Amino acid sequence: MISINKVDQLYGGTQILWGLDLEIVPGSITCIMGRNGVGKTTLLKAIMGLLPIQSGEITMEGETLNKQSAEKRAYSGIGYVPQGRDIFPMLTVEENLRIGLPVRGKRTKGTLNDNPKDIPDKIFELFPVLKDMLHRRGGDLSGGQQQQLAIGRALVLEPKVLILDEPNEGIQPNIVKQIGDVILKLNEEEGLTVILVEQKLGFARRVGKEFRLMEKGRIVAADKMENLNDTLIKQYLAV
Ligand SMILES: Nc1ncnc2c1ncn2[C@@H]1O[C@H](COP(=O)(O)OP(=O)(O)OP(=O)(O)O)[C@@H](O)[C@H]1O
Repeated sequence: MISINKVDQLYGGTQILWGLDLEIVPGSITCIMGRNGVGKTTLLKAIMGLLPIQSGEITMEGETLNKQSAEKRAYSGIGYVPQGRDIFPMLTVEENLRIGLPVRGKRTKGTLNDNPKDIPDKIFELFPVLKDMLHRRGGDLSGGQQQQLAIGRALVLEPKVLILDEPNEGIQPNIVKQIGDVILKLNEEEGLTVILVEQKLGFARRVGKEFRLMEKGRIVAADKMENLNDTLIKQYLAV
């Protein structure tokens, strides 16, 4: 599905990712974990094309993404929910959701049952609060509601892969639970592949099927989530 081969990335003169290799299993939920500053967000941005890489290759379904813009990667079926949500605060919930529709129309070429010009009903079934708040400005929503909006906006594209960067940061527990339920539902019912940067161990264990641990810009451990043991936690996650 997504393969990352020997990727190096630098900010100015400082190297952040070091020959990073990562294989994302199709239909899995992979948690990328590691202490602050190990390069998790940088890795996601490199996959999305929001940061240039120095060397190496990123492929999706065998096709190289290296030269593709972030927009083109969205067309290829990668949905991205950045850290800090990044919704448009002055636009309404509906306008925020509509932003993805032109991409959706082009991507799906009329293969969907519903009109590609409409926001899919599925978004409101997953996040009913977005229907209730449709005409409110994004900036007036609570942090948790904004996160649901950011996920809804990424799902409008009907992505094959959904990438989420710490979706639960600063969010109240009942919404964290709902977000986890949505991720599991999309994965189990539609086979959506999910890549998740997650610091909260409990959430990672509940939702993740695979883990990849990072340290100093490299993947240092990779296994099924049930094998994330205390030794690994102590070595790579405990602060
Ligand atoms: N725009 C930037 N310019 C220069 N250095 C940066 C920039 N963004 C991040 N860095 C540095 O790159 C390193 C990796 O940052 P990154 O945000 O990828 O880590 P992270 O594992 O996601 O951390 P966190 O859990 O704190 O979000 C850090 O040392 C950070 O200071």
